[in-house]
Amino acid sequence: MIRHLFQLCPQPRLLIRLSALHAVLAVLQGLLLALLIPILDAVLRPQPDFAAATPWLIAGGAGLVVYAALTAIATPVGFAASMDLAAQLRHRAIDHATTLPLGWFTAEHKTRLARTVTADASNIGQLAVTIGAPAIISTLVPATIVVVTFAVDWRMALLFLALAPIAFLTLRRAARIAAIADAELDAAATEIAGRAIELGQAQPVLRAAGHGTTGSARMRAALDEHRASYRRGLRRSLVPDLTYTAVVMAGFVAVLALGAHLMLSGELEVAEAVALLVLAVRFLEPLGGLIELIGALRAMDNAIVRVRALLDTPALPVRAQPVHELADAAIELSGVTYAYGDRPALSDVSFRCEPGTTTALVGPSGSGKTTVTRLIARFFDVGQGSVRIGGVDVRDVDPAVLLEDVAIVFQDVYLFDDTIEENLRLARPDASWEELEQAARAARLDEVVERLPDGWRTRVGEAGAQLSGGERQRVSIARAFLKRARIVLIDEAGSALDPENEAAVSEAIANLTRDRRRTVIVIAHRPATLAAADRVAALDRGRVTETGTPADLRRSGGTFARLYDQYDHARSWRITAR
Ligand SMILES: Nc1ncnc2c1ncn2[C@@H]1O[C@H](COP(=O)(O)OP(=O)(O)OP(=O)(O)O)[C@@H](O)[C@H]1O
Repeated sequence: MIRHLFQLCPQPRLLIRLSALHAVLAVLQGLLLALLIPILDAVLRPQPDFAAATPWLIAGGAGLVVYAALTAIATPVGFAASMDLAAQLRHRAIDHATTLPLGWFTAEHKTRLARTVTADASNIGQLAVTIGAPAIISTLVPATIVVVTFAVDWRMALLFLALAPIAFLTLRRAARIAAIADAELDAAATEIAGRAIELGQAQPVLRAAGHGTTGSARMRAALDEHRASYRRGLRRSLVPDLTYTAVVMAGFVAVLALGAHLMLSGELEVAEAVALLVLAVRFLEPLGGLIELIGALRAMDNAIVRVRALLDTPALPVRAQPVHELADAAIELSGVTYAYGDRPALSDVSFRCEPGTTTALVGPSGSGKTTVTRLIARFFDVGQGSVRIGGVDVRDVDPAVLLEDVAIVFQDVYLFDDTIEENLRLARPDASWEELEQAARAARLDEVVERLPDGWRTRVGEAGAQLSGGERQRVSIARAFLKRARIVLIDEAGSALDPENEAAVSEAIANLTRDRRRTVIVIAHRPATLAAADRVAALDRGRVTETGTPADLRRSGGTFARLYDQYDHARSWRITAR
């Protein structure tokens, strides 16, 4: 565990200094106790010899001063080490998370990441200090006392030595059970965190279903499981904990019995017997305390394992000499196959999109449209085949260059709770006002900004809640303009937009392709977008079934024609229903 802790910590300077300080303190404590032997020997005689005791008392006093000084130093070092360790772990976890494939960020992994960065990092930082220090003392003080005891009476020293492995074995069993209990408790706590996020996000659905105030059954089940794991842990650890305490107590009885025997048989002086008794107490007391530390030590060990699991997750592979410039924005998929685990999503998908064109992806739900866009943006890598941009396999492109050249307009656009200006500047922080306004005009965001009470300085609310879905999409398209991304991947809103937003978003998409260097792929749901596309790729169950111009495909009467009629029918139904 100690090795793992040091491996996790790239700069363990403070941790090493702290551990060394506590090791010195532990040995010093043992040596100070050893001074009792000559002092008691000089004082507990029929004729006390204070002169003989004086040098030892002076040495003891000096030792206590050093001990106090080192303890005073250890406190701020411990605090700094705890904060430093937690900060280093957070940075490592976050830095590593930014290198992971975007496909890794599932709801479960996001909750795990949040817990690693918050709970695990601070627990490791705190426990390494609050538990690490007593753990060092609880092992080094008894070890020093064993050495010292050999100087007084070898039989007592051997008894101490014999007790240590028995205590260690029973402690190990208690530790194993504590580790299992902690892992179960942490899994239950992570489940609660996940359910809490879900509960917040799913409030509209829950309320619509009449569960707004009572909360979800899944949350209650998670809370029940957490309580049950806690009880299970307590029940399981009862016997091993009691066994360990019994071993320590039995050790104490054995020490008393041996001390009494040696004294009664005249083999030990009273002073030596008293000194040994004090040493025995200081030998057994920290051992007894270990049982209380072990649960926390195992909790720290489990937290270390979780942080390591995150850090060991393979990053998106980057070539040693990646391509830094893409000749153009032509996109070509050749024989692309992809599966989520063992669930196939795409099989042998091939099509090409030329710069300056818009390609509409159509197909029934689950046909693989989103997966195609994810692979182009390299959220994850293809199983077989290749995705090429400007003739270069995306796996060979510098990820930063890819991020710069690709803009994604999601169906559900996430905006930060900040001004509309800052939300746009995210795409290019150093953009001038003129560029900002130009991007807004092209995305038809300018008319939204004009309507807002504080114009560009209007805050959009949490996740952009103060803007409608269509308005949020316009912000996202404006970001793509501002970023000067040559590839724009759009997941058009599937749900109904009001006519004004629908027309605005369609015009914004059309504006994107005015730049002949830009390639646009849109997962289309509206007949207007389908009709305006230069080309269409129709997907069904992960395969491309048709490609061609919208007019040709409508005439051919295949999947596209059927879907087009469905969308058109749904639209006219919506209009009539209004
Ligand atoms: N993260 C994921 N993990 C596992 N399976 C997934 C994941 N995302 C998509 N799938 C599965 O892959 C297949 C293709 O999904 P994809 O989202 O690409 O389809 P789609 O055509 O975009 O669907 P929709 O129009 O409903 O958004 C589906 O069977 C889907 O269930």
